[in-house]
Amino acid sequence: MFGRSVPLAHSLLRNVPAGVGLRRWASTKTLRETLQEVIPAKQEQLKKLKAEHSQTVVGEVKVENIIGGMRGLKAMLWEASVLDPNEGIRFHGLTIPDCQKVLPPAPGGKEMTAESMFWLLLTGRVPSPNESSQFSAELAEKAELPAFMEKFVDSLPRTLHPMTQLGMGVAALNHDSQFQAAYERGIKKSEYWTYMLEDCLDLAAKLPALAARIYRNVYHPDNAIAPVDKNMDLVGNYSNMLGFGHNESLTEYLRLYIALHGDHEGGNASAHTSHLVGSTLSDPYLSYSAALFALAGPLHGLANQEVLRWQMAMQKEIGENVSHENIRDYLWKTLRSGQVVPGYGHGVLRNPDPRFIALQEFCKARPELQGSSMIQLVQKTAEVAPDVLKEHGKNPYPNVDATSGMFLYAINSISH
Ligand SMILES: CC(=O)SCCNC(=O)CCNC(=O)[C@H](O)C(C)(C)COP(=O)(O)OP(=O)(O)OC[C@H]1O[C@@H](n2cnc3c(N)ncnc32)[C@H](O)[C@@H]1OP(=O)(O)O
Ligand SMILES: O=C([O-])CC(=O)C(=O)O
Repeated sequence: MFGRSVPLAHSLLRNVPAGVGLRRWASTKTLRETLQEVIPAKQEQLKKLKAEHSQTVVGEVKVENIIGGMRGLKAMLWEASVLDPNEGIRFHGLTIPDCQKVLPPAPGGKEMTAESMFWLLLTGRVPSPNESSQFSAELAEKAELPAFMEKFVDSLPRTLHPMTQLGMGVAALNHDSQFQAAYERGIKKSEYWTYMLEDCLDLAAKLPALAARIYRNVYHPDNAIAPVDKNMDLVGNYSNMLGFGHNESLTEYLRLYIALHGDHEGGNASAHTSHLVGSTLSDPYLSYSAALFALAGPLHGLANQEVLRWQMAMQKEIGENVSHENIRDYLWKTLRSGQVVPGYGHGVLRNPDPRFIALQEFCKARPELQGSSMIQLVQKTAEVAPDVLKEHGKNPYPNVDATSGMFLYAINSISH
């Protein structure tokens, strides 16, 4: 993991973005129009920060920071989210429960949509339900993959890890990068962001079709993929294209899952990578693809697959009726063999991850999921692991990956 970021503009200028936490019910602006309002003020804020504070010292560098790959240093500017070691993530000042209250859900749903979180992260403002649904409609218009992409994805071997396929697919989408084309034509620096934004929107719009196609090719190669429904939100379409139709539990879970993974401050490996690559003016497809490859490591995003493998191996060894004592023994066996316990510990967090808590609460509120032996195993493991890890001298708390992938596994078993 890398150094962490600091919301410098907030802490030094004490300027909280206007409108955070307020849902302006009547507003009907597009995302572009909202950003056109927000960006000039941000540019001014940055100018002021440079002019007034360029020489301000924000910390000291110790040898442990250097050995730790910048860990613990306040070393980058980040606006959209702040990660407090004890409290966890806030998105423009809002906790996950705050976001669940104020960010608009999809029609008929309760969970915030991925689109409304995306809007909040980009603008610092809570979209109105109207803005959010207009935004969903705009993304649905751009959601189809170009024909060359379908051919390309279908040509990849089923045995290639889906995450590798996703990174390759995202990078290949840069074939149609508006930023790259505009840069070659020659544009002013002040116009970069408009083309970058178009690429970001196009990428976000196409991710469901791309990820669903990879999933289909790897796991259900004989199934047809549902076409994009222009009246659905991003995740509604994703769930449908994955082959789960309108499975309410899965769709709502994925809405929450994707929204609460929207940002985790700037120092984690994937966010840091995308910004590093983007700083060379590589277009958003290339930057995001690089981020995916950072995320693909077992200490980062792949940990949720590792959790699944580890919990399944535990169940295979111990059987279905697992006691707390059995889990304790299995944890010690893992630790004594020199391996990490996947889903536990974190580069920054020193308390249970609020994303873990939100996903667990989602499961607990759904009786149909409580029958799953895998979901029960995750819950029981979380009751035992912290004490064992503490005794072993490790950071003992569950992170989001301790539960996120297990639910997907459980719902897949229930639905198929
Ligand atoms: C979305 C996400 O990416 S969340 C993270 C997902 N990753 C995992 O769940 C994998 C398991 N966890 C880990 O490996 C670690 O906790 C990490 C990679 C997340 C953070 O690691 P660090 O920043 O080194 O954390 P920390 O400073 O608390 O670690 C101190 C020591 O405890 C070890 N440790 C931390 N967590 C664990 C764990 N779950 N099991 C065993 N050992 C652990 C570290 O490897 C490190 O060992 P070292 O001193 O020999 O290098
Ligand atoms: O923040 C981190 O170091 C890792 C993480 O939880 C994430 O990126 O979601």
